[in-house]
Amino acid sequence: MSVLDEIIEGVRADLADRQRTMSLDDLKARAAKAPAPRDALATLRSPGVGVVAEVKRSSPSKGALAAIADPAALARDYEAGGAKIISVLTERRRFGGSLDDLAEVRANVDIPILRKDFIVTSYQLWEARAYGADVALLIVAALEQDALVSLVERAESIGLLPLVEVHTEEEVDRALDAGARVIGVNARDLRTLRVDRETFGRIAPRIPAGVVKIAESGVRGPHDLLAYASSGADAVLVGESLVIGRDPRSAVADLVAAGAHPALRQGG
Ligand SMILES: O=P(O)(O)OC[C@@H](O)[C@@H](O)c1c[nH]c2ccccc12
Repeated sequence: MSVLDEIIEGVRADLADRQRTMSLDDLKARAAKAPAPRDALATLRSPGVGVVAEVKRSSPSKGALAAIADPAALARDYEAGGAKIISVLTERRRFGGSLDDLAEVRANVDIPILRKDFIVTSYQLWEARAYGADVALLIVAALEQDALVSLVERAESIGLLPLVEVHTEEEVDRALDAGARVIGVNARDLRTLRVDRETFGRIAPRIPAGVVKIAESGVRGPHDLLAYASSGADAVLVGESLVIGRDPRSAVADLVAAGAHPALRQGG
């Protein structure tokens, strides 16, 4: 069993518990009362190589990363540093996250929020919207193609922008086939947890212009952002290096400054 399979098994067990506590109808009622979605696609297309900054307590590869007593305060620091989007890991067992983190972050910043989790059913998309997410991660490696296609459609229909995550060229084709407008290339192989920063440069050429490209994982600082940007990244998704550092606001600001260099892409 791969790490990814193990994670998903745990995700399904937690999901079953939540489904016993809140019916789909109740969840939909909560989603109907949630504030309207923020336009994450326009944000991603705005000038400069964007920074998606992640609230991440733990990871399967490293265990505990940071205590993060106040996720909303961290998110405000990210926003003040110039992040375009905040990613909130909501998976509990391996990443230490929760939907409460998502709601708290959403209530305390003005930029779009990504629900980062292992989404396998539409119930989780309704949760994402009910707790204030504007973007939802869909991991191609975690889904059969039929499920991917229907989750992309469902996300769009309830006002969530799907961020479709890939790790191989074949997965890029599947993401495009499912209608993805935003594709994240994860440098980390979720089956082995190994990071290979060459992954983005290798497979990004397969993603057509017009589709937003996000380079995920392994960004240690401005140098890595510039390398991803020179291979065509429109944004980078950064977790660990921000949460383990002393000053997340200036760490984000340094990345944003690198991403604003006039030699790089300027929106569109
Ligand atoms: O902490 P890093 O190396 O900066 O990576 C952030 C993000 O890319 C990573 O958390 C991630 C990317 N795709 C995922 C899917 C599920 C859980 C986590 C992830």
